[in-house]
Amino acid sequence: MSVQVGVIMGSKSDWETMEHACNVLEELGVAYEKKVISAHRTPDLMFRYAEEAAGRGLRVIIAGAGGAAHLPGMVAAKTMLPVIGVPVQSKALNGLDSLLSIVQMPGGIPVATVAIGRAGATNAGLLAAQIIGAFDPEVQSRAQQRRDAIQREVLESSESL
Ligand SMILES: Nc1c(C(=O)O)ncn1[C@@H]1O[C@H](COP(=O)(O)O)[C@@H](O)[C@H]1O
Repeated sequence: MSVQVGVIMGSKSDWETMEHACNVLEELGVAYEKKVISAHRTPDLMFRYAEEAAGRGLRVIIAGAGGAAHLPGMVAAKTMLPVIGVPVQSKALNGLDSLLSIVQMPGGIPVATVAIGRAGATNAGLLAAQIIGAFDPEVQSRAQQRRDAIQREVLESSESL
């Protein structure tokens, strides 16, 4: 199966957040790759990655970064693929800096921003799978089953009160 989703992060230290996006993609059978790429520290690599992503067959990019989190926006500026931004929880400002850096894109260059931290990374994986699933009934059906399971859990938790 060819790689459909690129999961990139500004530093290896983001992995404990970004692994949650990868876990969901794995669970839903969506082929992905994972890489450390930084707009600040490896700008040429970041440009090359963004420019070549569509040509390599990727359909969606998930980009996570913390602090001055410019990676998602800069990648979005260099590709027509949908980019999902994950604000990693920073130590100094609890991820508010990451969130605002990612969410406040200028008009014309969208980044689909999810919540700060692990829950956001999980949702980024789900959103990427749902985008793929819009064109792939098998992925869509697996995403639907996952959602059905969540609904069952809520109903059971209510009954067990
Ligand atoms: N925000 C960015 C970018 C970028 O946006 O290009 N590159 C690295 N970083 C972030 O710096 C934080 C600290 O990184 P280190 O732990 O390596 O010092 C990480 O959360 C990373 O995403």
